[in-house]
Amino acid sequence: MISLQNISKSYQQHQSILQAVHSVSLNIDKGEIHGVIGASGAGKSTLLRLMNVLETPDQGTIVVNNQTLTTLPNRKLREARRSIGMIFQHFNLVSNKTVFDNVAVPLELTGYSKKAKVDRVNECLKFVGLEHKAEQYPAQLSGGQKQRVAIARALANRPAVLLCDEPTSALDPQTTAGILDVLKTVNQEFGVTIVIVSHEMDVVRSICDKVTVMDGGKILETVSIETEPYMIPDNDPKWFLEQLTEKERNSNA
Ligand SMILES: Nc1ncnc2c1ncn2[C@@H]1O[C@H](COP(=O)(O)OP(=O)(O)OP(=O)(O)O)[C@@H](O)[C@H]1O
Repeated sequence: MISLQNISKSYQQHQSILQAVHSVSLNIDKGEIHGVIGASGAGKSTLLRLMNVLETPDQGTIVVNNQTLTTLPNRKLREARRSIGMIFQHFNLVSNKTVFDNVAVPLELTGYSKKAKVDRVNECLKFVGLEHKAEQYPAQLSGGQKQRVAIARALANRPAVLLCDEPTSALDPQTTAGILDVLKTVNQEFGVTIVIVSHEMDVVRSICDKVTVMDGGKILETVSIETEPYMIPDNDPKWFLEQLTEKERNSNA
């Protein structure tokens, strides 16, 4: 479903070049919930933003949902991105639009009739349990409700993939659990492939099938959570990195 082949991304920082992602290859299967963890600055968010080419790679090939995004012309890339939803730590809702209008944003410039648009927005709001908030504004909602609206907006175009950048980092544990339930349902009910960048081990443990560990712009390892649940015993991503010997790091990098 998602295939990254030999992807690199660097940024100009002051006088030097910073290699944020370095020769990364990664395959994520259809229907998987895939976590990405690692220390701050490891390149997790950059990797996620490369998956929908919000960041253009310096080199390499990105294939999502059978489309090679790295070779598509701009118009085709915009179309392809409709099948890739994204949610963020700080929700990124439009503050002067109502909840209904926020969810309707991705449906603009698509072939939806007015009635089909209204139906689809209501359906998505119902799915996240917020149809009664349709006429409110983001400032009137709790953090968890804002993230539910962001999920509804991301689902509006029936995406095949949902990219989540620290989706619960701004939320308390109880609200986090509710959001993870919604994401699990999105995965199970609609078969959406989900990639979650998180520094919270509980998130990875409770929802992910596999987890990729990043360090210094490289992938250290990708492990299956099902088969090795004991590998992440506490709430500290550094723990995982410390378990790998220097030799293992080099051979995996
Ligand atoms: N737009 C940018 N311009 C310049 N440097 C950037 C840009 N985006 C990311 N970087 C740099 O690339 C490196 C990787 O950043 P990235 O945000 O991907 O890491 P991260 O693992 O997601 O970290 P965090 O957990 O702190 O969000 C960092 O050193 C960061 O400063």
